[in-house]
Amino acid sequence: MTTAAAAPVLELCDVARTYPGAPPVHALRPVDLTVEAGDYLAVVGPSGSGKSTLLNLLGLLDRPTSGTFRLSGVDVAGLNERDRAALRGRRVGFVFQSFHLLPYRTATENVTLAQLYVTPRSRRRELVAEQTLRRVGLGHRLQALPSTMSGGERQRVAIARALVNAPDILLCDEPTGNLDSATAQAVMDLLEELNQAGVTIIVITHDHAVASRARRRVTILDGHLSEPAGNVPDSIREQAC
Ligand SMILES: Nc1ncnc2c1ncn2[C@@H]1O[C@H](COP(=O)(O)OP(=O)(O)OP(=O)(O)O)[C@@H](O)[C@H]1O
Repeated sequence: MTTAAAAPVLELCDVARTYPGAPPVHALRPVDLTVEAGDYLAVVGPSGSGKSTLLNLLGLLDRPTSGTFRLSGVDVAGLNERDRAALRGRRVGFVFQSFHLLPYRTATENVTLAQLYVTPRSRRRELVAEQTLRRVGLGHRLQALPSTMSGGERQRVAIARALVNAPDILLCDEPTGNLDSATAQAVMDLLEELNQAGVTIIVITHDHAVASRARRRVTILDGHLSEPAGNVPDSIREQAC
């Protein structure tokens, strides 16, 4: 999918999220973050540090309390729920720790269902689903049900489902959390390969081994996001928020 001319994929300027209550919870302190096309970024932090809060904002599942968030050049604050859902469906692919596959649907059907609102012709949907499953190494399991697949295969189906609409960004939430270490390595290899082919990836994790595979790493602690200065690409450092 093409993005607005050379706009970063994600731009957060002073974005914060506070949950109301007595006292309120400052889950995400004002943060600036720019992610460009082709980046591979890990957000690493312990339990309760604000990772899910950030993920929900990045994936348009929640709204910031303050600040500006642009996805592919679009300021999302002005969008209604329907437009946000449409933007999310086309621009963001989600990969979760527990796969979230439909158990009574084949691998191909699980991927096809993600295309319903994006690709109108059903034959086309199936072809693209199969092509995407081959891309993640599952050409031999197209008709398999999730219950007959290994954890690593299930996560590959989930990755294919996330990729099938050619999103601008792949948002991965603890993608190896349910996998043994060898399978986790293989899934991380796949993410790396996809990134080398141009897919923009954000991985949110508490696991430093997973984070170490990314080219850029930011740390989140008590809602504060920080990135070593030398880690930020020059092109991003030059852009003022
Ligand atoms: N809906 C909510 N209302 C109030 N407080 C919340 C809400 N959701 C999260 N929090 C609080 O915000 C802070 C950050 O939570 P968040 O779920 O983002 O952390 P996390 O890093 O994803 O944790 P984990 O790794 O355990 O999932 C925590 O103090 C949490 O208790």
